[in-house]
Amino acid sequence: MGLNNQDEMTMTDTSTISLETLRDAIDGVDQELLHLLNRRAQLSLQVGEAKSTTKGAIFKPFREKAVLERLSAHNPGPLPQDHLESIYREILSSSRALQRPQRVVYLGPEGTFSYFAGVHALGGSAEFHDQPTLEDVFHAVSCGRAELGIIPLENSLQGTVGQSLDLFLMYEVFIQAEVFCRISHSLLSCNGDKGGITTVYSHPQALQQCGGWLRQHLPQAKVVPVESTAAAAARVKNASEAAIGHSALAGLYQLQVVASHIEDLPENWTRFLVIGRGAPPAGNRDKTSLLFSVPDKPGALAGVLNLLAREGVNMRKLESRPMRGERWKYVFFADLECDLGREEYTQLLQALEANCHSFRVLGSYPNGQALDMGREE
Ligand SMILES: O=C(O)C(=O)C[C@]1(C(=O)O)C=C[C@@H](O)C=C1
Repeated sequence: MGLNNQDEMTMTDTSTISLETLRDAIDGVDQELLHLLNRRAQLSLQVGEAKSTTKGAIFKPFREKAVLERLSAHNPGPLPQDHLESIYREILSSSRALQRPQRVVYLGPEGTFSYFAGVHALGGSAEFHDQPTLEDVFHAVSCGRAELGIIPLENSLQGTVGQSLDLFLMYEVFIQAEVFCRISHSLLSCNGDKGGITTVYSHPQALQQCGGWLRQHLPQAKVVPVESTAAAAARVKNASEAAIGHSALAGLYQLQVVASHIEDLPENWTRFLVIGRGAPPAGNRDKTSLLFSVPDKPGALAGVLNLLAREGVNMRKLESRPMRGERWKYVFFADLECDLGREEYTQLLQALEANCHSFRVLGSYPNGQALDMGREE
């Protein structure tokens, strides 16, 4: 029995249809998908040509968010929402790479949580290049050696990554997008066997986050802090050694997972930022991040906060950092719930600039997706 367009979606009694017929139907759908994917790729190339005349950025996170939201709203199922998102993550990744290869830098080596956050956020068609330090990531983006960079900004258990804020003060880069990743740790070894493990390597934070599990399951093991979870995996050479990190390190370093989800507190989220060289143009973005300092006088900070309050702008984060090279002076990092580049905020922007000692908009961008890096893929 053959399947035509009308009945292919309404097959209720699949028991009467042979496997061969169903596979023929899938082949037909795949053929259509192939045609449509190529049509989409062709259109994307045309968009890329239009962008090349204006030398505009290829990555348009706000447009991508709109594409995903529209599709999610119209998804009749049975395709689950997270599958749709994974498929489109790769379609959009391919689309960007077709327009122009996207060189993305992150704090390496390959297999750090920054690396996996980058792959989750930008898909597998981007070219990922590891950097030895976070400063190298900022430097590569600011001088144009890389189109985009991935940096960790804050962790729900450990707080802000102070170095990332400091580097925003030193380098002219802008936030393009954010992504929230749930961090989950696995214990990895050469043979997947817990017995015989006497040494466990990992980044100090990961070791701390898995302290309870280690005390309970490997109380005798020596715990050795190293520079990153990926460096820990690279060190494991025999059955007496193990590393703690992302479960996918197993594939990258030819290891096996001994135990997964070994963190003591499951609600462990890191907010990563995608940074680029240009400031995203004003639009309808959800958030704006700022760096500012205020004059040394009573009420200076209150004055800034009042300006925002008067305009009904909600502040989602406010953090102070010591100003490098200036003793007991501070700079503030703030997240606002608005697109400060919009015309309606012109006066507010001017008033903020006038009330601050220094003032810099780090970028306006869409609210980030929450990605569960602990989910088995
Ligand atoms: O709309 C654009 O600007 C595109 O380049 C197209 C497209 C897409 O494939 O849908 C690709 C990359 C951008 O990040 C956003 C969307």
